[in-house]
Amino acid sequence: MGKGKSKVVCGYPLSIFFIVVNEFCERFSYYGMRAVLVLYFKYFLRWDDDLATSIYHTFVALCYLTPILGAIVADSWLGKFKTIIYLSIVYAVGQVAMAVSAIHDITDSDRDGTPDSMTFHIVLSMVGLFLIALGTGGIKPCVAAFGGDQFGEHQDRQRRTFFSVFYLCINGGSLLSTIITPVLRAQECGIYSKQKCYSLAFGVPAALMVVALVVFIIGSGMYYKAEPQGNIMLDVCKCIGFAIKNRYRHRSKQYPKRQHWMDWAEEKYDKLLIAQIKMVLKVLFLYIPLPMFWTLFDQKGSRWTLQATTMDGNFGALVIQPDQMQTVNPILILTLVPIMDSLIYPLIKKCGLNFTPLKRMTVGMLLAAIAFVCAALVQIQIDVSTKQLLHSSPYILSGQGFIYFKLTIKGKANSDSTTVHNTDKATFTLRSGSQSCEYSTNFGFGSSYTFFIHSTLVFGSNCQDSVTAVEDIKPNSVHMALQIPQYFFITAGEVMFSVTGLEFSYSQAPSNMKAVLQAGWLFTVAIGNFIVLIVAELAKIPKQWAEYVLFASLLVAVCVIFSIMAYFYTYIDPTEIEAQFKKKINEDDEDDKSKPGKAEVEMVKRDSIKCHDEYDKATQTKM
Ligand SMILES: CC(C)[C@H](NC(=O)[C@H](C)N)C(=O)O
Repeated sequence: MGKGKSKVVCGYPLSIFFIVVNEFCERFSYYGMRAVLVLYFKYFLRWDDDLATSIYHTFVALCYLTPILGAIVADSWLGKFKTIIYLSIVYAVGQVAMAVSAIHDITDSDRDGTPDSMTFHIVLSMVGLFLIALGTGGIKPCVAAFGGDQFGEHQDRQRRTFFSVFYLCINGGSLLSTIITPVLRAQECGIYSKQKCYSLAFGVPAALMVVALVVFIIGSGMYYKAEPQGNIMLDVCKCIGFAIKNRYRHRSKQYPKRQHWMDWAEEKYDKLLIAQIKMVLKVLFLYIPLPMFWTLFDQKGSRWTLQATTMDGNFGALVIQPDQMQTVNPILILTLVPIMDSLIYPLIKKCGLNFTPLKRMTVGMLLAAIAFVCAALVQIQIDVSTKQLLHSSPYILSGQGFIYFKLTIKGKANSDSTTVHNTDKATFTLRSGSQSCEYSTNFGFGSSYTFFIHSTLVFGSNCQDSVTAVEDIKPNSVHMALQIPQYFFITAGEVMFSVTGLEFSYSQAPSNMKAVLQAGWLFTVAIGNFIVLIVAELAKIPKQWAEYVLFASLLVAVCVIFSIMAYFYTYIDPTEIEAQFKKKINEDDEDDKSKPGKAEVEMVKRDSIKCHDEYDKATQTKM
């Protein structure tokens, strides 16, 4: 049985249907907006690449810092349900602000197609992004934990499946939106003049966020809504502070040692709270090496995409743009999660191996390191095949009776007058006054040519013989399909690391700090992103393949440390520990009433021993 008033369908509370649909729509909204954000900065707000990239990464990092705020509000004040509702409204307003900020007609009073007051658009979009970061980050730890709350104590298996389905929804939303919003952006729209339709590309994610909110509200009557339990974060901080102070005051040898430094808070704080803090600290300690995984993982959107720009994206009927390669990740997630859950994990179990969550996460890290080794191998191949500059055509041929123009064949989505975006035959028209002729040729992906037009050119219907094409940069010969192995390994790593970590964070958290631990988990993503920024700035390694190898080695080193930490970790059942503590405290209360006047110091000692026993009994399984 689930915990809410919800009907149970196939062993699952019906209420979780609304939660996973909400997550799907919300992730569609988030990833859809994010997919076109850099292009919006660059082409609409007219920012340069560096500014666009910095603001983009700052926004992403902020999205993973705000979960802490959302978790505090949920766990200590509003509860998860209300926090999700209120912050979703903030989120939807932010998305609408983004869509409005992208309507060029609003400030285009001279109707020339460009906004007249860029300040208006910049301010509105920055306000929009701030609200989105607050909303998406704020609700993120609450939605996952709220979903977990819907399951009863004996529904561990169903809860695990829920977290897998939840992850599928994240990736389903991400996949669809990253395909759809770039298409919407490429449309032309406007009232007075037609421009690239960023407002539509932001408008659809805004609509999806409204749908997410409505779906969540519809499920309202069915949810189990755990009550917030006071300002838990403040209590936690005060309790830790008191334990440290008390330990310091009693540092002399005449005072007997206590089992755990947090036990020094026993004189003042509830033993249940102390036990809960111990549980959280144990998990948070384990999180310390985790950001390194995200450092590698999040380079899909930066380094790997840049790598793809130097590769051949011609898949026959389909020409793939470098940024579109990122959709391989959610596609693989949608395939791998069910395979892992229904085939690989049960098979490992059948072989008698205890593939615990922390072991899975360790393997996930190793897979990510392998992905970077693959990326390095691909990079070496690119470097070998590269594009030596054959010659500098203008230098060699200048002054010999030619005029020339340069043409670069790019794999990027931007456009200038001499850039061709595919590898098809292109036809140019050469004009002089009313006379013209046509020249056609085939191009390779990523190549660069200089065309020399003979000064003896005679205009006619065809000027094929009067133009000489010289290949300055060879076409990309390493195919983008070679990136698939690295995407495969990083995604398999993600399934083992991230899906497992999400569930682990929930299952090991005390009941009143579930959202706080989810936020702690997401905080590792934010730190991972900051490491990317720092390393990109500091370690200016000239060879890209060497940088990939460096990251892979760092992750392997971190992985070894993590596996040692994980070996000493003992799994707990927070519900059981809490129940035992509550029972013991009740018994002691009864005891106190019947034996008044007992020395307080003795009681503290006795309680402490009992509570340690309970805690030890409940924490037995190792890595
Ligand atoms: C940040 C998380 C790992 C997660 N992202 C993904 O699942 C990507 C799309 N594969 C998310 O919660 O957005």
